[in-house]
This record gives sequence, structure tokens and C-alpha cells, in this order.
Amino acid sequence: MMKLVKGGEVYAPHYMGKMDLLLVADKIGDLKEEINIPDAMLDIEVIDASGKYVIPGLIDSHVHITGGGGEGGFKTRTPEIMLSAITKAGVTTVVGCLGTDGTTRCMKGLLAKARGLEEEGITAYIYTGSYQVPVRTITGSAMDDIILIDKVIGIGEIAISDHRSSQPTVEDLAKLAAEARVGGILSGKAGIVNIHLGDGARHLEALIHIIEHTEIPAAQFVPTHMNRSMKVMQKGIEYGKKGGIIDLTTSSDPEFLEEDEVKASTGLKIAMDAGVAVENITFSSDGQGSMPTFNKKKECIGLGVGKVDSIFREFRDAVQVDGVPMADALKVVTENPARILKLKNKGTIEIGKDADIVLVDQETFTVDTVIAKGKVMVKQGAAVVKGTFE
Ligand SMILES: CC(C)C[C@H](NC(=O)C[C@H](N)C(=O)O)C(=O)O
Ligand SMILES: [Zn+2]
Ligand SMILES: [Zn+2]
Repeated sequence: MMKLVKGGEVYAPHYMGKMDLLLVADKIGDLKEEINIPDAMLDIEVIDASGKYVIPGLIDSHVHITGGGGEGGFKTRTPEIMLSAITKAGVTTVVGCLGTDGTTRCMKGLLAKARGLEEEGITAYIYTGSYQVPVRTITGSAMDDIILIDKVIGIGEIAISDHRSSQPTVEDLAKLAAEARVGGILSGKAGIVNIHLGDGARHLEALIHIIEHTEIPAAQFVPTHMNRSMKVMQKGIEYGKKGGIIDLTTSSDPEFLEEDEVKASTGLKIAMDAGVAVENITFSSDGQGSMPTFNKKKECIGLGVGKVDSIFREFRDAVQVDGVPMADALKVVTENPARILKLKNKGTIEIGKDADIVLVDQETFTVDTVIAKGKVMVKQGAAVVKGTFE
């Protein structure tokens, strides 16, 4: 089945102007100013994209797809994600992870959920591990997980500078990054270590030590939650200006920000203005992850749940509120994560890439249509393909 997406304004992320897209099966088959189909070709679906921005499907590189949480006891374990919570946000690729709780959440369940999401129509990968070191794995070795299990693209989210971490030494982290790096090299994957940065005073010191004293490059690490406070944001900007990658968490709800949490869209603007290359910045939602609040005695006094739709909201706000150019804000949720995570067929609108396409209504700047691997999942903002039990 072919689809012709006609008359939209294409941001690939770079602006391409009005273009027609021909989708052939699950790939972008052609991309031209004007594509006309001979009448004889009746079995082609024409999608009218006039008045719409046409952008690549968003990539959310940090989602607790089997749920997370638990910091307030068993009743605070968060629910697993359902398909439409992902697709309605314009997200067509997710990377799943475990968090604080690496006991009642397990790697085999994470892999099964990623496979389930793939069967339901989107693209899903996972990190092996959880907060803790030694790392929870499927095969018993993080390197072997990366090499042998197609969906495993790296290790994460490994917690540092956090009272909930396993207090890994710099040595522990260096060895972990070495496993991820060699596992990635041997399997053609990124072998990224997704690092959960907490509020602790040591901030990014361990990563900086490894980058400065071993052969492991900064590109091996993606520290996330870099907007969790202005102090951490500033540390992230210093790190980013030296070439490190920083990931900002979009679920920190603007209304309920911790005393000095930085809204992701604002963090993007601040970092870019401070001289961090936009190519080194990504957003991720921390969807279904818990958003716990701890008091001075580090007791959990409240808990929210991250939402995948925040990644689209923060992309929109970056453009409409913080004045970030559209193509730059779009890179942060498409091309950058695709490049950093080596998701070869993802992240841009180019012939031969996966047909992951989102139509955004130019009037309301809302998600109108979502196409994942050539299949329409969302139409006029409503999920036309739902998860098995939705
Ligand atoms: C960035 C802040 C606001 C949220 C962040 N969430 C997680 O790391 C995920 C959570 N622990 C889970 O396991 O579900 C945090 O707790 O620090
Ligand atoms: Zn985290
Ligand atoms: Zn998380």
C-alpha cells in the first residue's frame, strides 16, 4: 500500500518548504515539490497535508515502558505504558529502561514490552540495566546483551550523584562504559550509557574523570535529567560546551517544578545561548517514570508520573515560548537522538528512511496525524490504532 502525503511544509528537521512525500510500504519512497499519481494507480491513499507541518516521528530515548517508581512504597509503582500514550505525542520510536526498582521490574519483562510495542506498530529499543551497578541483564553480561539481543542498544539508566544510586565508583562506571562501548562496536550499535544524574554534589565528576583519564570518549555517555535544578543545568552547560551530550527531561511539569527545576524548553534555550551546540542536546520524557519529591531528610513526600506527551509539549514550547528556531528544536527530539543512538533509519525525512512521519496542525501546533513505519496510527489527534487492551 502506498501513501501520498501532499502539500505539507516539510521540516526534515531542516526546512525544505512545501514538499510531497510518497510512502512505499514502511519507507519514504520519494520526496519532491510535486508528486502526481496517474489515475490508473487507484490503490494509493492520498493524505492532504495542506496547513500542516510535516516532521519526522519523534524519538523518546528514555521511557519506563513497563512502569517504574516505587520510591514511596509498593503502592507507588507506576503503571506500564499503553501504545496510544506514545503515538498521540507524535512519538514513533521509544527506548525503554528500568529505574530505581531493578528487582520487581526485570529486563526480560522490559524486552517483552518492547517487542509488544513493536507488534502494535511502533519501533522500540531498550537499555539493559537499571539504576544499580552491578547491572541487571538478560544474559548475565551487559556486553553480551548488547551484542546478542537486537533491541538492546546500550546500558541505562545508571544512577550517579543520587541517594538512590548503588554508589558506583568511578572504576565501576569506567568498566561499565567499556562494556557498552565494545558491545556497541562489535554489534554496530551506539553502546550508549544512559546516566541518571541525581541532585548530589558530585554532579558529573565521575564522567568527566573517565573522559579525561581513560580512552572512553564523551560520546559514550548520555547524562539525563540535566535540567533537574539550575545548579545541575549549569554543570550540564559546562559539560556540553566541552563537547559532552546533555539530555533534558520534559516530564518535569512546568506547574509543579521542584523549587528550581528548569523547564526543558527553557533549558534548551539557555544552553544554546550559552554556546552548547544544539547537536549535543536531546529531550526525553522519562514517561511512566516516577517524579518523586524528597524532603531534606530524603523521605519521599510526593510522587508524580512522567508522561510521554510532555516531549511534544516541550518541543512546541521551545519554538512558541522560548523562541528556539523550529529546525533546532526539532533536531533535539528527532535527528540528534537518532544520530547519538545510531538508529540508522530514523530521525530525518529522507528517501530510504523509515516512514515515521508526523503532521502538525499549523494553527494549533498540535499533533494531527502520526504514521509509524508507513501505517497511520493517529488521525486528527485521535488514535486510530490502539494497544491490544486499550
Ligand atoms: C528527573 C526527576 C524529576 C525524575 C527522576 N525519575 C527517575 O529517575 C525515574 C524513577 N526514579 C523511576 O524509577 O521510575 C528521579 O526520580 O530523579
Ligand atoms: Zn532517572
Ligand atoms: Zn527514568
